[in-house]
Amino acid sequence: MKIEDTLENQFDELGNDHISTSEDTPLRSDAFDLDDAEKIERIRENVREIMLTLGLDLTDDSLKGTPNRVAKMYVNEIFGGLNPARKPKASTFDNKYKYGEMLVEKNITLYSTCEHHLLPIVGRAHVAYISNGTVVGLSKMNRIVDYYAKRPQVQERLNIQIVRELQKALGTEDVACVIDAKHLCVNSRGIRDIDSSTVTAEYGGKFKEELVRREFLNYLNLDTHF
Ligand SMILES: Nc1nc2c(ncn2[C@@H]2O[C@H](COP(=O)(O)OP(=O)(O)OP(=O)(O)O)[C@@H](O)[C@H]2O)c(=O)[nH]1
Ligand SMILES: [Zn+2]
Repeated sequence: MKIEDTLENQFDELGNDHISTSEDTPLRSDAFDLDDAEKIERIRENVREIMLTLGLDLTDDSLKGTPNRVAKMYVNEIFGGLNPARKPKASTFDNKYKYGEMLVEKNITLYSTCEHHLLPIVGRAHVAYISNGTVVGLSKMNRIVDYYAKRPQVQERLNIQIVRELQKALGTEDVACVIDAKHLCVNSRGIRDIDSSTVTAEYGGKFKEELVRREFLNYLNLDTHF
């Protein structure tokens, strides 16, 4: 049985065909059989097919490069985070200065792609941790957000993947992440609610305690503009 069939059956049983229950991005076991150049070539042909089906004239000067442009953008940019080879190295250091309070990296710019419509998700991630002896370079938090954002995503899973990765790098459960993001699939089509945004949160370890969580949330101004 093909792996897609197995996944589909699971979803059917749950009566939910578009929310995966796993915190891992649903990838097939042959996901990396093709290298990036082969993927670009194949996607280019598929995008070309979509455009032709829509009746577009691909000899037009402005359109003729689009299939290749989209294919390169998918593989190297907006879905680049599917490839574990692109995962950022989270350089960690000993906490020599014994800083024992919360560290918050807030207003991290987030661009992702909704996996249901392949439309952009645009927002901010706010990440916090309390060191238990290891500290991570500040920019690595932004890089980890960016890496997991560069996948087809649902916001809930993205939020969890960011926290799990930082917990691993820092060797502590005490990590939290809040994301506030606009989904263009809600804002620009469908219900077309331009003002709504989606807030998700994942609190690990000490962040499950009310006072710690409140301190973190007090540092944030969720009315950030994006
Ligand atoms: N939980 C969750 N849902 C999302 C996310 N991004 C998009 N969605 C929702 O996924 C759902 C897909 O539902 P469908 O009914 O299959 O799609 P649709 O017919 O295009 O639905 P409408 O958007 O209501 O027009 C929509 O309700 C989206 O708003 C996300 O990150 N998390
Ligand atoms: Zn969507």
